[in-house]
Amino acid sequence: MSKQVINISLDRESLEGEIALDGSKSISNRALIIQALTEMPKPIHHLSTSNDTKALQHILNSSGDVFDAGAAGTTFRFLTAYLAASGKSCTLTGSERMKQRPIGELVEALRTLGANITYLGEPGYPPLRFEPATLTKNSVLPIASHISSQFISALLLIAPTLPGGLTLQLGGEMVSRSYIELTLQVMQAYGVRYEWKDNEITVPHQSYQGKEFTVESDWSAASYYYSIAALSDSCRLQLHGLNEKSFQGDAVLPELYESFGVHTTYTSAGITLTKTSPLVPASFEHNFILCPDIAQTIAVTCAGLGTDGLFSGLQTLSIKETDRIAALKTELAKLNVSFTKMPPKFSPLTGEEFYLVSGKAAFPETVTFPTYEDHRMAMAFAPLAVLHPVRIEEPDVVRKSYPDFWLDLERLGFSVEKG
Ligand SMILES: O=C(O)C1=C[C@@H](OP(=O)(O)O)[C@@H](O)[C@H](O)C1
Ligand SMILES: C=C(OP(=O)(O)O)C(=O)O
Repeated sequence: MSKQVINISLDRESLEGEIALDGSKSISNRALIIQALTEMPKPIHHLSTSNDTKALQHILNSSGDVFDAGAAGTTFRFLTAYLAASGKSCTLTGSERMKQRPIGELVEALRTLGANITYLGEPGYPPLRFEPATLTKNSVLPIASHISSQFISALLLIAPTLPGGLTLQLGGEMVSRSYIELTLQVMQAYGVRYEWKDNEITVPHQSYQGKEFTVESDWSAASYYYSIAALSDSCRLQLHGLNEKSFQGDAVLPELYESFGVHTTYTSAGITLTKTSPLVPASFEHNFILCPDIAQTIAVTCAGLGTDGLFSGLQTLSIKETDRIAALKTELAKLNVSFTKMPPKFSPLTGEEFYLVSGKAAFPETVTFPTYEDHRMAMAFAPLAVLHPVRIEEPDVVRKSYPDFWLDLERLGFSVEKG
């Protein structure tokens, strides 16, 4: 079957417009699990329309015994804990890529609590089979925190429902801590108490309170507009539904893009991004350990502008929807931009692994970016259309987190055509 491709271009100098962003997929998925664990569930407003959230909603509402989470990591990981605690007999599977994404630490932790889970394929990886069991064996649980924070979030979400509550002892160098904090904030919004001291998080046994809940817009989705703004000479973009006090780790974007000349103001409706004149910083440096999902966006911004980008904290990128390190390296090379792991002696901070984005995008007349079944590859490379027309393969991949992405680009004046 031939690949779907779209051509994206822009024929104006200055960009202006308004985007009503979808609800955060991370917050939506937390709220849905909590809603399913609540005795008197109440509505969730501004729920994400992403495939990942729809998959979770569908599985939570279905009565079958084989569930497919597709490519959705949070959906798969959160359901692993939820189903283990549900006492059901069922199978949870996912996409071919999901079968390569680790789940072993979470399964081991749930087994320690008493869960009956078996691997149907390779040990440590999906698919999983669940048999009825009660999770009453332990209430203190060591869990590795250096692979995915989603394991910890999954356990925290079911923690209040366990008879003895749960104390998690986090081991190893923690990744994506902001997402653990996000989980606890959403739990707190549903009336749950917790304590986080040093490396121990304790959640006593208690009930989630049925409450109406409104999901904040998705800061990760906002990143693509920051990149568009940074790549344009001047622009004014309004993004709805984002708050100054956000618990999403990607809400660090205003600070990061200030150095690219993109200024953020907060309004009652959300945020306004303005850029008034061209600016190319010589270099940009950031550790992405708290905000891994915006690393691709900013790598492409740096490439488009010719800013040297020094990126650390990327250790989780290779186990996401694709190996994002390899995909970035291959696709940036088409623009004559290198994305290189630096030798340790280069690292200004001891022991940190750095990648360097180096070079200014040189566009061949036609350039096509494959998307590696990764929504963020499609959305991170699309903003380059501010500089030069680009072709994106398999554009529907954006449905994973942001189904209206191409429509929203058209709303801003981009031409998005099948080609
Ligand atoms: O809990 C969440 O909602 C997420 C946690 C992060 O994953 P890791 O903890 O695996 O880095 C992030 O990359 C993912 O997109 C969403
Ligand atoms: C990594 C991501 O999602 P997940 O792990 O939930 O598949 C993402 O949305 O970038």
